[in-house]
Amino acid sequence: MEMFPSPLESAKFIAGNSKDVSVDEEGVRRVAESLFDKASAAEFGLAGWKSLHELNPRAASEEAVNWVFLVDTLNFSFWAEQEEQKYLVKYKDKTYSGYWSLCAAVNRALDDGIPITSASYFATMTLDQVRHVFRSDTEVPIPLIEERHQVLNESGTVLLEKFGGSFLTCVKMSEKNAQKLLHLILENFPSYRDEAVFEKKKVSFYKRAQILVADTWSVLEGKGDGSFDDISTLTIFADYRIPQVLVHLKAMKYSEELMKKLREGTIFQSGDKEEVEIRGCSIWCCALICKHLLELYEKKGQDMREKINAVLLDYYLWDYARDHREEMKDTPFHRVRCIYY
Ligand SMILES: Nc1nc2c(c(CN[C@H]3C=C[C@H](O)[C@@H]3O)cn2[C@@H]2O[C@H](COP(=O)(O)O)[C@@H](O)[C@H]2O)c(=O)[nH]1
Repeated sequence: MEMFPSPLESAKFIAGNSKDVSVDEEGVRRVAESLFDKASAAEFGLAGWKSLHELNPRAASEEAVNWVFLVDTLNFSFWAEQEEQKYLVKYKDKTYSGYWSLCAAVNRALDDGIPITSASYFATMTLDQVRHVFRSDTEVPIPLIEERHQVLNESGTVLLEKFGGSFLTCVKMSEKNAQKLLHLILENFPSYRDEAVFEKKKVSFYKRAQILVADTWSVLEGKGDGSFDDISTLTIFADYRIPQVLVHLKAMKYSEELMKKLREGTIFQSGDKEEVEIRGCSIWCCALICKHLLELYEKKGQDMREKINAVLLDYYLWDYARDHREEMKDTPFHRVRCIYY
């Protein structure tokens, strides 16, 4: 078995053998066409990571890179059992939910003088300190607090022992190659090994490892240590929002049986066949959307390979899902409690 299977090859294999989830070629084409004009707009580009999101760091410094590492180490499982009772964090007179509540809690801690992005701090944080930093402004605590404590201590210890306490050291070791950085992350940080077995084959998604590479590229604005020449080899990040938006946009379809389970709020386990099919088909579906988009531009004589890749498509679709919550409420997302996404 391959040490670290490729998420793209895994996705192709899963999509080719999936029973309850299918990629809709016509739907893929329609989504690509609908994105055609947007893809050349400014907010589709790398700059949107900072210009569209006030909680993301403004700087491209070592401190900003370590902010990204901390956040992506904890970038999982924000969904609430009941939509009306969820973890929320107030920061600078705004209330944040989901992924943004994590960022708000981190920025709140930094403002309070807690060095939460320093490996020397989070390597030895106690559970009570983690509870304090990520305290909720509702009755509902952040999900998986014990697991967050464990991955913080583990990742901080590795960062101290192998990379001098700074993720920028790891980035420099990748020599501006995204795949090399991805493999450094997988080799050294166990909590990022987001894998499964499907039809007796080891498959991977590496959602947090790939988004860590992507967010590092973004916070460094694609320059200097972050000028990855192979950023387009990353796939989208198979979380629980991208599948939801792909089904909503009719680029992906669920069987009646699976849709029924999702509507009932079934909680799946990491590695369940349905979960693997949903995540694998999402990655494959977005690879096809990217391919169609590039072909549409090519027909117009435009080479958009610098402007269109799975990372930027992912960011766009994820932000779309965030901005169209109401319209998407009848399309269920799959529920798994895990540290991978
Ligand atoms: N595929 C994908 N999944 C992403 C992100 C992000 C945050 N990235 C943003 C930050 C800067 C960039 O500009 C991005 O806009 C979080 N997640 C995942 O979503 C879920 C949370 O969702 P909700 O409950 O609605 O907040 C959870 O699994 C979390 O891990 C992304 O970008 N892509």
